[in-house]
Amino acid sequence: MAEMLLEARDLHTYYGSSHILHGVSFSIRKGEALGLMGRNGMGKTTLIRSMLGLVRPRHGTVRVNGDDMTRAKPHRIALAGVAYVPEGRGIFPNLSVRENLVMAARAGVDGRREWTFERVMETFPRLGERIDNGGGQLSGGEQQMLTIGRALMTNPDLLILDEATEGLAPLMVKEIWKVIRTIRDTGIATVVVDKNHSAVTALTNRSVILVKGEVVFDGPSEQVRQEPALIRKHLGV
Ligand SMILES: Nc1ncnc2c1ncn2[C@@H]1O[C@H](COP(=O)(O)OP(=O)(O)OP(=O)(O)O)[C@@H](O)[C@H]1O
Repeated sequence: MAEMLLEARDLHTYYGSSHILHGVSFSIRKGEALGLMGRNGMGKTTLIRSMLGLVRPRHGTVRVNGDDMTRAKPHRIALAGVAYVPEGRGIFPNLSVRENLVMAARAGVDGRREWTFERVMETFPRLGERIDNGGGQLSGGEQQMLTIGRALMTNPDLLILDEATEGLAPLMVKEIWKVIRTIRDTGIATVVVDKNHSAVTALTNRSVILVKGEVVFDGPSEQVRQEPALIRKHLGV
């Protein structure tokens, strides 16, 4: 049996009376790299938030490593090995880069400690140069690196990145993609949400496309690359 890390079935999520997710099922296996795509407002962030306990789906189930987490609090899901890099980042601006990283450190679910402070420093030499600066003094790109570094310090099995390159300078965007590739290659399963479809499909094995809160495609990223009509129809502006 393939090892399912995260599995959501038939999620229906509302904000007030707005019905946002209309029966979304989503799964990711150990070590898989998955692109989650869709135009603005199609429900990508809502799907992620529904799976991480940040918003409660009205219907449906969420399992992490086979355990029912449908009503679990976000910290329980994090402790089960799921790290989240939200849109807009999440660092402590008043703490130094070092403090931001060290306070996030913990062993993975099976006791793994592959991602140490030293390894994060090797992966993000730029953060090393700013180690004693306050988080709030960093550029947008450096803050994004720090957010990803913090997520790695928890030694996750799954890393979810929501618009990690949004609003960053081109050089920084390139660096972030490089880092995501490195992370993928270490075997951490990754879910990547990004508007750059060719970068997403080049990096991932599987793609899921959402349109108006429904999954309209779930298949090989290779297929999305080879069928521009798919992109035009579901992702074109
Ligand atoms: N807190 C909220 N309250 C009410 N409506 C919301 C809230 N957050 C999102 N929405 C609405 O839910 C729908 C889905 O939003 P969501 O952020 O999940 O989309 P998305 O696919 O992630 O898009 P984007 O790329 O713009 O972030 C949108 O119509 C949005 O306006």
